[in-house]
Amino acid sequence: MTDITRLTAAEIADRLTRKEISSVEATQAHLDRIAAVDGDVHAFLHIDSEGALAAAREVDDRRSKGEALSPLAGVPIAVKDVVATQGQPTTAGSKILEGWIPPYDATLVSRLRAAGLPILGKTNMDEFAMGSSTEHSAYGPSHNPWDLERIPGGSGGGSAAAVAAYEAPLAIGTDTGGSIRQPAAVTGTVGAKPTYGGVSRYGLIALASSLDQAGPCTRSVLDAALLHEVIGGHDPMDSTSIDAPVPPVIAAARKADIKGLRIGIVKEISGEGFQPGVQQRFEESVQLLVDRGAEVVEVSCPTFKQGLAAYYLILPSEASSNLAKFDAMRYGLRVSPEGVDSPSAEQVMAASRDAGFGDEVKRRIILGTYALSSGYYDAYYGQAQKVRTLIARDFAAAFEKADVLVSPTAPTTAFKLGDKLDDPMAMYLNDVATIPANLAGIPGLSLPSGLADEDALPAGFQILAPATRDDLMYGVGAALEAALFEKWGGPLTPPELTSATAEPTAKEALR
Ligand SMILES: NC(=O)C[C@H](N)C(=O)O
Repeated sequence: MTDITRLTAAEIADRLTRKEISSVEATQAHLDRIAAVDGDVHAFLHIDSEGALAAAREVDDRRSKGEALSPLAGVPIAVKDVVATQGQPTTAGSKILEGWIPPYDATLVSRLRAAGLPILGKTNMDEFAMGSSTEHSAYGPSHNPWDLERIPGGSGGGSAAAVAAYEAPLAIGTDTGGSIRQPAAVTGTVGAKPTYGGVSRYGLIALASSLDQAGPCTRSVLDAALLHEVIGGHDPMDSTSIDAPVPPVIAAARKADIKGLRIGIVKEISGEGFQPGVQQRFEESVQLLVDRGAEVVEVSCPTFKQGLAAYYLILPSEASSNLAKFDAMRYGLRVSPEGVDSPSAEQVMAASRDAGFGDEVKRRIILGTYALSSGYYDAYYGQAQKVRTLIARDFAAAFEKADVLVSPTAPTTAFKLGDKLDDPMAMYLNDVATIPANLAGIPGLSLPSGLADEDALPAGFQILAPATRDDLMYGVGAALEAALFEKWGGPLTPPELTSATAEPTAKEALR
């Protein structure tokens, strides 16, 4: 008997359509896997066995009645805990939202439910999506299935780890500066950030509204395209949502045609500063694309060098404003200041925010309020916005010379838990190659390029495409994946998680 958890979402969907397995079986198999390994991986913050199985029963029922179903109907999925799920806890990895049960679903969650994807639970993340390792989660870090002593990336490390550990065939992530792509890179999985506005942000707990974008975390490029199609498309509830059909991502992934396509290597985000093994796998992957008929050009985007600095002014500015709503008055944690008899509202707010936010969140709120304060606004925030425009111009010029741009996704493979925790700059540098796409609003995809020689850990390959041409990145990604699978004789597989020592720490969701 095949182990259902080892199949891709497309393979599970196929077997469901042919009625070889039921959604209840597929869902139960993944719940069993979570029970067996999540004590070690800690990918989940909440598990909803009952809700997932109920959704699975419903879709099996509809299938048995011969109803027309969505292509992924019955395939279970995990959702990052920054996305609102009605009746299920949603904490964004923060203590300040502990116990909050949203009264509504995010649009993308409604779409998952309508398409019949059972939701297994909510995945761990850095608090409010600030970080590159999940170590800033208020509920403890997730662990990389390739080596449990290493980080699974962040902020969506839980989603990536769940997919890499076969706890879920699909997961939802969000990417503000790399939080889908960098975790994908370090866990040997696939992650796609759609064009800004391609997937509705309604119901995402906002980090930086002009940068946030939700997208798929999977183990194959085709699976990512299939999920993209389910969650993408216009939503009147999000004023920045693109009012146009979803680009033909599935067709592009199936065709995987790159003959004559111009692939641009961005000088500023490869080579120097990248781990040699990561760089080497990147270069070999480019060669594979050339062997399959693509052309390579080198492009230069000089302002990318200022990308990280601009991001760390724009993001904190927006975050400080978005996070102002966590004031202990409407929802979440409320703490009374110690030793004050009848505290004012302001004193309660201050005490609650002090107790409810972690250090990284506080750091960014302080940075953001400073950058926006009168007298400094033009010098910092205004200047960063100008850099953002220049980055968009660099991209526009590069896309004149190349159809897609490529780079390693992250500078290194997974580092050890604790290694960068006390050094914010070192943590921020993980996103040096992914941030420019968020600043310009263009789509990006990461897929595994192999294991680095130094440590035998996964390295990521990033593909960037012009806005609304998400199909191009899926086409190139699928072509490279096919070439790599041919070379390796199949996908990369992490070592077996045999110990299963700990019970899952995630609580069954309160119902
Ligand atoms: N949400 C993201 O994309 C996070 C990015 N790693 C940051 O710390 O801002």
